[in-house]
Amino acid sequence: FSWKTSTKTNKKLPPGPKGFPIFGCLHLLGQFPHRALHKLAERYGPIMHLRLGLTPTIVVSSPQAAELFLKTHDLIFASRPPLKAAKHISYEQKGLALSPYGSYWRTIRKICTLELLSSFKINSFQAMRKEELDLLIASIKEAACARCVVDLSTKVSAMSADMTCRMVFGKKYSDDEFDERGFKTVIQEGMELAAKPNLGDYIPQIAGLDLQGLTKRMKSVAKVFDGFLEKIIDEHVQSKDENRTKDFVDVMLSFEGSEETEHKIEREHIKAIILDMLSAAMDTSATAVEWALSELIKHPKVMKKLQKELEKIVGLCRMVEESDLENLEYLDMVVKETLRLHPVAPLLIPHESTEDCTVNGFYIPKNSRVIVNVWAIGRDTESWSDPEIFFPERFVGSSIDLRGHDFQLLPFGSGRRGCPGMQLGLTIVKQVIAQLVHCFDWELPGGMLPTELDLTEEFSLVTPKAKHLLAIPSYRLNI
Ligand code: HEM
Repeated sequence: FSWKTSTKTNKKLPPGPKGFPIFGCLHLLGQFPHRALHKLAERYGPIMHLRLGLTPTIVVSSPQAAELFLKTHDLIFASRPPLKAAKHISYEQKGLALSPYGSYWRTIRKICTLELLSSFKINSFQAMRKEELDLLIASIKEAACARCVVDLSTKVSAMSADMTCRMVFGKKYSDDEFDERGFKTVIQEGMELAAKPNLGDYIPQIAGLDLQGLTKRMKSVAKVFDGFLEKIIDEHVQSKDENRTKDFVDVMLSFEGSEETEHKIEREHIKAIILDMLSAAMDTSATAVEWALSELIKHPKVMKKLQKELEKIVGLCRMVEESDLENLEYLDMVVKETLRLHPVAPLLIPHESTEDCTVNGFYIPKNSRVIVNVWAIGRDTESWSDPEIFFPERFVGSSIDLRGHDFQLLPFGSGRRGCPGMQLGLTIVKQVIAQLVHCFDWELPGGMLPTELDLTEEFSLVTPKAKHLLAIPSYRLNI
């Protein structure tokens, strides 16, 4: 194994805990790997080496180190490991997010960036986003009239699922059209299976035994997805309506069998990419909104200040429009601060090195897994004062933004593998937060004080609040 070779030839690996034979440091990850790795990095440093099973793993935990891996040596670290989830759920790594670096990935990344996630395409769905958000606001308005408690986590997540389905498939699907378990449940099960540490990924020699039963479950979920995607693609192929806005399935189908791309795009590739778009868009935006609202409810002064900004820019006689977003500076700060403290993907998606290299004097063997702990980076004491405090004003007069150029704030990653859906994600997140805060005042149920709101998280591919956010709305507009 490469870690053995490196000790033999005296190449200096980054420091890190030693771990047990075979299992390495898997036992150290615990329930919250981003927190456990943050603690370890405080001891071993911002570039740390540990073995997870038999896999050499590098953990990156400071802005300077992140810049080395995601900018200076980006090309070497732009691949993805061959995870079992990518094999079983993502059609043998044919999706964008989990495919290894190479010409296939470059081909589909270009298609996705230019054809699915361009500003033009995003704008073409603006009216649809408004319809879905209006439906959410109307249902919360009813709850406000009745002074009912609203499960904001569930409502925002359902709205995000509907928006995503309409953008990707062209229509919403009711739960029972998908599987008896329901649409969201099956998608979530897929995400959960992809996020669960799979022993077979770390100790490939025992993968066939499927000791945790994950492969069996992944195959079963993949079968449900496949049946559903086949049905949708067939519906699109048969559809005669030429005038509707082209959804993601239509766009991808226009590439099927085409000789124009470097790689021929077949049905399997289309299904993998569509599934990726669905899972990448659905829970990310909803989780970011859930965290922002939780922090706003926990910090009533910040909430008031944001409402004041909205009153000034939008006024109380109309709802927020997407075109208002560029004028809402404090909202921008609230979103940055939320994603600093609660990055939706705290460890990004794992990267993998494609050749041996030296970073900062440390030897990094080929095929190392690279984990960038953006959760820890958002708490880096050299970059952020009082990092645990939610304080959007820290961004006043600061040029730090979220787009991956400022390595102390990387909720969308950076470099070749950075999130291609950032513009869409930020538009949805900002618009939904703005509308919910502009239209309603929020109060916690059962006389709970804002300081008592529990912000414990649940670790998965995206990391939401462990307990749903429940709150009582009261309507505040004059329309
Ligand atoms: C608030 C919303 C979002 C957040 C916080 C977010 C965050 C991220 C992060 C952290 C990564 C991994 C970067 C890395 O591994 O270095 C990623 C990758 C990705 N995101 Fe997003 N994302 C969001 C919304 C979206 C949306 C709306 C889409 C598309 C519809 C999308 C599509 C993707 C894809 C396809 C990748 C994989 C890119 C690749 O491997 O080449 N994301 N995102």
